Amino acid sequence: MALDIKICGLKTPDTVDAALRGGASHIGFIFFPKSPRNIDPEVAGQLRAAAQDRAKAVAVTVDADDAALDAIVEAMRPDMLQLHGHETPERLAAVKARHGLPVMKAFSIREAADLDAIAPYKGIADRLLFDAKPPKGSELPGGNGVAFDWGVLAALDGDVDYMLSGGLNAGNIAEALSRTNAGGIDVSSGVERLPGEKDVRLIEEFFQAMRAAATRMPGAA
Ligand SMILES: O=C(O)c1ccccc1NCC(=O)[C@H](O)[C@H](O)COP(=O)(O)O
Repeated sequence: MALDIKICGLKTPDTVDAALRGGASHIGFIFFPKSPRNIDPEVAGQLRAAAQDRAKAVAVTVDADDAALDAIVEAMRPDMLQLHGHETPERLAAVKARHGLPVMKAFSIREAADLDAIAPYKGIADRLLFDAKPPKGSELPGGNGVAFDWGVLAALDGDVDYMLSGGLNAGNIAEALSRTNAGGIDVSSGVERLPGEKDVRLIEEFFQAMRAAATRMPGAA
């Protein structure tokens, strides 16, 4: 199965283009005012429209209410919603029913016990995303550029499909892929020159590192 690659927190046409050229399967847009990656839904709509169908557009929200989600969906027309707060399984089901879109649920992971949180979402979440817990004092539930101990994922059942995120970059992606069974990976800070400022060269270097890592993976031609 081909690995999904999500470049998250995009804000500009040149960095969306770099993500698409590199081969991103997903492009993510952040709707969280405290984030340096926060974007206006109309602008995200223009960027996603320019990307056409070359990648799935993901709207990332944090405990958003119906009115906020309605406005984002209306303006941006995402292919998927990523819920990155404390949304319950019931809330996920309600969001899916209201918008008719697949939903990815993010989970903060530090230790194997944190994986217990995923069970109630089985059959409801269309995809799981495993991220690091925010460092002390951070106001962001994601996009903190910190990794967690990937070894804890060994406790997962083999059939759990997930996206791996948290502190990934060109320097550690090979190790991340070799130590996990991630079906997808998600990167944000690792392709930024400053918080919230994606860098075309860093995006290109990330994809180069991905390709190099993929050729070293078992089963690669
Ligand atoms: O990126 C943000 O600013 C953000 C803010 C609020 C909720 C979620 C956020 N990001 C979600 C993502 O999917 C990030 O790509 C993920 O957390 C990985 O980020 P990083 O560790 O910076 O690569």
